[in-house]
Amino acid sequence: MEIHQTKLEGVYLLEPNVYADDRGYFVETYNENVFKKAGIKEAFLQDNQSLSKQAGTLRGLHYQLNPNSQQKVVRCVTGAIFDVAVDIRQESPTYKQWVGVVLSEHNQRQLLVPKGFAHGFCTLVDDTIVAYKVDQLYSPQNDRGIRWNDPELAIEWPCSQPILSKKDRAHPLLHKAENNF
Ligand SMILES: Cc1cn([C@H]2C[C@H](O)[C@@H](COP(=O)(O)OP(=O)(O)O[C@H]3O[C@@H](C)C(=O)[C@@H](O)[C@H]3O)O2)c(=O)[nH]c1=O
Repeated sequence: MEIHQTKLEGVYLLEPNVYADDRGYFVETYNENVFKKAGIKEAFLQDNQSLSKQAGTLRGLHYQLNPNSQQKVVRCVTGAIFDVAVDIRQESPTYKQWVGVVLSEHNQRQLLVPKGFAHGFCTLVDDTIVAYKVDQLYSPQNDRGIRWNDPELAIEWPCSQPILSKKDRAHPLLHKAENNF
């Protein structure tokens, strides 16, 4: 697995070795030693998976407050997503900047989203399954969101009228969001 720094410090693009043969493929999706060598030392406590039936489904932008702030490693099992990490730490030199990458069943790439970043994705094909590891447990009382199309962030989503949950339609803009993480 190769681990590349993106333009935002702490956000990594992971490129696993994919061993393809006549049967299909084999890939290590997580290896503790490789992560530790890259400086990612936190233990992952929870694995999540979601299915989005329609292309153009957008989930985000999500984060959790302390003490449940989460680092996430996101990958696409089936289908494809445009995956986004946004720096929402007010004291950061890259505050409000975002990184967007395509993660797909074909490229097997993963995105590491550190604490202090909001995360979201838009599905690019029908029946997309996303799986991700998190290093803190889900905490409904600390679960927060930011509006996906906040003009201050100007994220270039590949979908203009996405399918959203009721919750995701109601998130505040960044300047009104809580930022204890
Ligand atoms: C995130 C989460 C949700 N749930 C429950 C709460 C709710 O009833 C149901 C659906 O939750 P949501 O609508 O928040 O699911 P979803 O919109 O898929 O939320 C996810 O979006 C992506 C972008 C992330 O980054 C994730 O961390 C997570 O926030 O699942 C858990 O039980 N555990 C969890 O860890």
